[in-house]
Amino acid sequence: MYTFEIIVGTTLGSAEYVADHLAEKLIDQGFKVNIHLDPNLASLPIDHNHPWIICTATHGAGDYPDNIAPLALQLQQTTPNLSRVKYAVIALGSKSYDQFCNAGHMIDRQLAKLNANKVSKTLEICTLETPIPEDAIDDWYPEWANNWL
Ligand SMILES: Cc1cc2nc3c(=O)[nH]c(=O)nc-3n(C[C@H](O)[C@H](O)[C@H](O)COP(=O)(O)O)c2cc1C
Repeated sequence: MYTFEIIVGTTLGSAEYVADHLAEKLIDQGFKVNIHLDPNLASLPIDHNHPWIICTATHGAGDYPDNIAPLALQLQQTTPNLSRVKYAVIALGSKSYDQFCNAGHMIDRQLAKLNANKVSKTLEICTLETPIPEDAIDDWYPEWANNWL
């Protein structure tokens, strides 16, 4: 049975609400969940049974939120072998910006480069189109869970 490691990148809180909403659904299905609001490589298991779900907003001009930037830097500097890690990406952003959901796409590329295994297509949530981003999780979760869990 999986224990999910949900890694949150947020400045204003929306990505945390999305992570909490997803965690409730996973827990309802009997999984364990750890939510990382201050994500750090040392506290993230590198293990088949601990899939990582990166749930991150984009800030600045296509940048990482401050709380997840240190993890991205650690990954870049220490280049761990993540071949035992399964992961999914949930990217929040707004299509009013040029670099839509760029932080989610950057971490996705970084994890793939470190041999982590992506289990599903990135879910992009545009907060202009979906003002309550948790609603996007309600739409996405059943098929995602059905295909993968
Ligand atoms: C100052 C600022 C810069 C932003 N820059 C981007 C961006 O470059 N690309 C993007 O897709 N969204 C951008 N956004 C939109 C946020 O990613 C979006 O509102 C997200 O839901 C915020 O999530 P959070 O509440 O978890 O921080 C920006 C928002 C703000 C306030």
